[in-house]
Amino acid sequence: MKLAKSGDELINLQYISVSQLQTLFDQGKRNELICPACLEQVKLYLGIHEPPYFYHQRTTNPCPGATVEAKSVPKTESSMELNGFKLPTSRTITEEKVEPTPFLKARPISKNPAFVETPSVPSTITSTYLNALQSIGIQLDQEQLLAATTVDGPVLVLSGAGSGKTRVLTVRTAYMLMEQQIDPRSIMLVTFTAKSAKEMQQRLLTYPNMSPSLVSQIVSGTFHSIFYKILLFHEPQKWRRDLLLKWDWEKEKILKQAGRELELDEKEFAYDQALGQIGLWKNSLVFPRDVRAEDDWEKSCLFLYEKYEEYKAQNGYYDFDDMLVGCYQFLQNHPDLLLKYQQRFRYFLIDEFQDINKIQYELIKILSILEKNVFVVGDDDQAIYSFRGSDPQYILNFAHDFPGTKTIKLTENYRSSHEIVSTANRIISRNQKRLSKTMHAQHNNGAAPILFYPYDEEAEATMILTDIQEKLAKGARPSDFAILYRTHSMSRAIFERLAASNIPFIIEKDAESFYQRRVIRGILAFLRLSVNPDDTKAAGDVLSALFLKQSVLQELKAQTILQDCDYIDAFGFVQTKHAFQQRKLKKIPAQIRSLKNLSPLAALEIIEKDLGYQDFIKKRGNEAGIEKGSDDIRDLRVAAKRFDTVEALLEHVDHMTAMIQEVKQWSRQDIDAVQLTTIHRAKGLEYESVYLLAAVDGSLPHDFSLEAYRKGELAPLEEERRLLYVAATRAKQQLSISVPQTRRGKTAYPSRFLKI
Ligand SMILES: Nc1ncnc2c1ncn2[C@@H]1O[C@H](COP(=O)(O)OP(=O)(O)OP(=O)(O)O)[C@@H](O)[C@H]1O
Repeated sequence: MKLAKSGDELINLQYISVSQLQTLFDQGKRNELICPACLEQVKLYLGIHEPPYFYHQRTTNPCPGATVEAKSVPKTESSMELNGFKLPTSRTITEEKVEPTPFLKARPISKNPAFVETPSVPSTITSTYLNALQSIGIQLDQEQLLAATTVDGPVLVLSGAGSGKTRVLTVRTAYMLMEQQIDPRSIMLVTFTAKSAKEMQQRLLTYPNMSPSLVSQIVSGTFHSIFYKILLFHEPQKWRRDLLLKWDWEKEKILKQAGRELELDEKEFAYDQALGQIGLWKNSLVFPRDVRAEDDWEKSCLFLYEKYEEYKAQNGYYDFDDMLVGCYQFLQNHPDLLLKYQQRFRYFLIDEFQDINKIQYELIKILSILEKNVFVVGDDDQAIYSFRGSDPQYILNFAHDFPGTKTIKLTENYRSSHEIVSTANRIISRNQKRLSKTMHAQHNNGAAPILFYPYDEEAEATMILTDIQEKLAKGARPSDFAILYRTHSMSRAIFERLAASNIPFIIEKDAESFYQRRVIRGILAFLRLSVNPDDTKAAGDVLSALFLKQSVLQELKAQTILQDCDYIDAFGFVQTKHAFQQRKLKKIPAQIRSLKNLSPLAALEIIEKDLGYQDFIKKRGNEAGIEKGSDDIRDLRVAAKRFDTVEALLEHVDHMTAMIQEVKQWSRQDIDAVQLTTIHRAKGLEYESVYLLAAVDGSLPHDFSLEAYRKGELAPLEEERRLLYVAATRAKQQLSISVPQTRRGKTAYPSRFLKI
């Protein structure tokens, strides 16, 4: 049904602009829409696979109005008869001056080559143990078998997504132990996360005749855990656990202390980004003396790096990065011990090799020098951690650095349907720097990936939620679904939609609430102060945005007592040496006070323009991270659109901030839940159905990579394409890619990666 009434207005979806759908959807949820024929409440359907329509909640006695053809209702008439129903059409909300933007139907990705069935060739296995594995359902194809049984010498396994590298690693380990009787203590098995090391051990224990004592003797874990154990064994005092700087806040505290010497403002300088930069240098074995700082930002980071290292050395502290660098230096300084380890570790098995960084590579190189039995598995198309110092060059150059390397390609994809695999192949084939391989799907049970076109982030979230609800009703489980995004802040709308539903969902443990982001907290502080003029915290939080020092808070407090006024009026009494600032301060009370009576959007505009928040964001200058403050504010405007009052918005913000803590608790439990995650964190995982948010230029590829591309740098853009490839290949059966028509309030353009 295309017709509904909202108050006196007749709404005809035929003429409605796509931008109004979310508002109508919300009105339907608030029971504000009625059927013009039977006057019962109706709601708006806003999903992926069908264009929007109104529907009655009741299922019996269908309303005859549902059959009224929307086309037959003209745009402007005061009243008309249809099928015996009198429809008041006094005014439709479709009377727009400009032509309404129509709803775009979802479409499947077309032109994938037809599926050619090539059943994986059953391998001729001569190993008794592998035969036993096969008999319990753990088959290997020819290439997997070769990878599992080529034990000596350097081996590079280039494995496409979903091609069974985890299976190969575990079977190979079992083969080495059981068939070749290799001493487990001589095997080092390195995984990307502690979780995958554990999973591999558990999987091994399900294999025939595998004893826990044998498995536990393998040296397995992440690079950090393995090399930390070595340090702890030789220098237990120096590497005591209580000396580890575990948390970012601890490290940032040290940086902030050092930053005072440079007069870096605590609230303005991006210390978290500086910490990332220091880690990047360290993992690339670039010490302070090696840094050639190129701009002010790098100069500040270098200064902090020196001070940070000094502080740790003086106080005996160390951080995670020191574990690897420390172990490398320790082994270099103790050639006798290095030789012992070289003699002990005779076999190296390294997973996710595409994401290895310099220090990790060097450690493996020095330890494997005697026998070079180094088995690495990776997919250069899934290298997505360059911001942590990982470099796909190591996988690209492996055969060169380890002469005699046998290269094995695993290209059969056992995870995803043919349409998904073909789409992913077509996407990644556009990358120039890659070792060529084309995946081939083993099955064809799944539809073509879908592109759908919501108006904005809000409608995107609604459409996904509707789709999940439909599939759950048909028997799917919450854990069948993952919603993937480029950066955390993009998850705001879908988080809010899921939080308001009864669908269980989980989010990564380090996800922060969108409203807790520095820039957002700063702008919301103005709104909070407006609503509660006695809010000391809010008064303190607006100071830096007004270019006032934190010490002004004391003066404000004093003025509230002396003048018997609230914090808002106290701004008018603050004395500064600059006439222009004094004039500005005099205007502040009226401006802040006005905010609470405005719509949230109008209030935000006053804060940005009249109260100078826009200037503040710009002057904050080095927005070294990939997310910019100005983008956060555009995101906030999209969120604020749904609220009529500032108070309602703040109430929502507080609710959502509390909610994220609660959801993080759920995430610790093993529950059947929809997964919200960044693409980075989804690596190695698989789901029946995957939704990818905002496949538009600026988001994926991210703006920073487009900027780099304009300056002639291709690598960041290619890494973004790999992210899309990783996202697409997480899906087993269904892949739904959202291409919103607007993003952050501006027209958005489909991701250039989708032009395949
Ligand atoms: N020879 C095989 N026959 C049948 N199924 C297989 C075979 N090899 C692997 N699989 C299945 O294929 C799926 C993907 O395997 P796995 O997770 O090991 O892939 P992967 O290469 O680690 O993927 P990615 O790199 O994309 O994370 C798993 O469900 C696994 O059980």
